Amino acid sequence: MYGRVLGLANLGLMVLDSDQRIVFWNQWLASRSGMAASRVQGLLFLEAFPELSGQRMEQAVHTALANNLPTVLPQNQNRSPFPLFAAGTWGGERVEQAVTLTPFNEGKERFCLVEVADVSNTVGRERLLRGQAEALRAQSYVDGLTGIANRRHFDVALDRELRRAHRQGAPLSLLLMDIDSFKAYNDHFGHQQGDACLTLVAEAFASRLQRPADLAARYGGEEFAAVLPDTSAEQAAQHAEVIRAYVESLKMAHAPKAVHSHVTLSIGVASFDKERLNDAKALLEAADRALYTAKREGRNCVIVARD
Ligand SMILES: Nc1nc2c(ncn2[C@@H]2O[C@H](COP(=O)(O)OP(=O)(O)OP(=O)(O)O)[C@@H](O)[C@H]2O)c(=O)[nH]1
Repeated sequence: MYGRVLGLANLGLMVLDSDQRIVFWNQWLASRSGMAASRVQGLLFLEAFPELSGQRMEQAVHTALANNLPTVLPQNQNRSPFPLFAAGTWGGERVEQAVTLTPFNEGKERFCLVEVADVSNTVGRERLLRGQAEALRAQSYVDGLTGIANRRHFDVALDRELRRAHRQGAPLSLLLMDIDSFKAYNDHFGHQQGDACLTLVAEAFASRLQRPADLAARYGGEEFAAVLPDTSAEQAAQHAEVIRAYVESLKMAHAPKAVHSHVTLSIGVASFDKERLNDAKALLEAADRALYTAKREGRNCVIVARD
């Protein structure tokens, strides 16, 4: 009866004796390896599986038998250690395997039970889910850390508003802002608190933009950006000043090595003009140059790009 049950088990079962000879091999293993029990019984483990010589599996078998230590082999190191294939095929891809080794004593002799489970379905599902999650993230318009719009969303909004500005001749401005001395912040408080600081600044700056068409985005790293439709350079400079002053007023402690004792922003402003700053690249470059000037002039200030 036990023999029948072991033959019906939906799991590979192999028993090795203390010399590492195969003394039991169930039907599940036979049908997935193409090797009947009569062919492998009596063989040394490494005679049956020479490719496992020097591998983690060989070491685990040795440890189980010599030290009586059970082992669960981590899936990430060797997903398919045994040449096992979908039942009856004996070709194509090996099945993904989870392997457990359990030593046991029978009389004076030590044995090791090797259990092999086919986890191909679980691994396949995991891969599918991971792929779907990655695809969703790539399609997403939200920055994972701060919760405001991401760069992709910003690019789409800027492109849409630029086309509108061309069509209607409406003003359009762009803000690029960067947290001052943020490297010093990370170095002093650690990356995790750096992330928390980025989130606070993002919330603070997004909360100052009130029109539904305004878009606050994380442009990358510690840089933020905003698209302000129907907004002239003068109005944009005022908005930028409100944002700058608001972040300063939060009085978030900065690192001792930072230029200012509290967390501050430098902001570059650029505005659409039909002749010169009439595409995304030119506008972004102008805002970036203005931001660079703001950094050079001592940080915690707003600079508007001029001709
Ligand atoms: N915590 C955290 N830090 C980031 C992230 N992205 C970028 N940074 C850090 O932001 C810092 C930016 O440093 P720099 O570009 O050298 O400039 P800075 O120290 O801010 O100096 P200035 O811009 O000249 O005032 C780097 O240390 C980056 O590692 C992020 O997502 N989280």
